[in-house]
Amino acid sequence: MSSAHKNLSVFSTENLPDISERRFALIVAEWNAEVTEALFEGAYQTLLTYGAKPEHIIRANVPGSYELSTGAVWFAQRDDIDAVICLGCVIQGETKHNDYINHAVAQGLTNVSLKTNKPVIFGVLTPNNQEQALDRAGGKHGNKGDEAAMTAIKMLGLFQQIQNS
Ligand SMILES: Nc1c(NC[C@H](O)[C@H](O)[C@H](O)CO)[nH]c(=O)[nH]c1=O
Ligand SMILES: CC(=O)[C@@H](O)COP(=O)(O)O
Repeated sequence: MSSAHKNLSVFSTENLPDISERRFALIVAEWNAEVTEALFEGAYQTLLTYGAKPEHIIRANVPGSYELSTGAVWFAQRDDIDAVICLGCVIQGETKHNDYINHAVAQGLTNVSLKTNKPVIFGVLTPNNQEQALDRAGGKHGNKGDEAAMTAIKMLGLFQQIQNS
């Protein structure tokens, strides 16, 4: 289902875990900063809205989305980080460069999550143009940052549920 038919900022909030003592790393790609800053604001505010403490949220920048995987593993292997949320925007250019970045980041973040046994969230927009990006960074289709933060919260809840079962 495309974002045009499922708003990125609309999700169920039932049975969420207590995240008041959970610690989050928010890694933000500097490319397309107008978009990634909006993603960060969405993710940050969503974490606060659902119970995270500001002092438990660390933000770090990386040059581009390709570097998100490296930044993610540096944080995810820390004992004082429970989840990593990676935010970027890779806009289609004239060449296939965006395809290589997108596939590398998607696979890289999956690998980091499996290696560290922690939620590592793919909050990366892969639009065809700037308009599609802005539509998903607080525009008509919601905010991918909201979705990424809520995904991290729900994955922490699932992990806790499994550990306690
Ligand atoms: N074109 C975009 C990039 N390109 C930069 C790469 O992510 C990377 O930093 C570079 O190839 C050096 O390793 N990054 C984005 O996040 N968004 C783009 O649209
Ligand atoms: C995703 C990119 O790196 C892209 O913006 C680069 O543009 P181009 O493919 O025109 O070189």
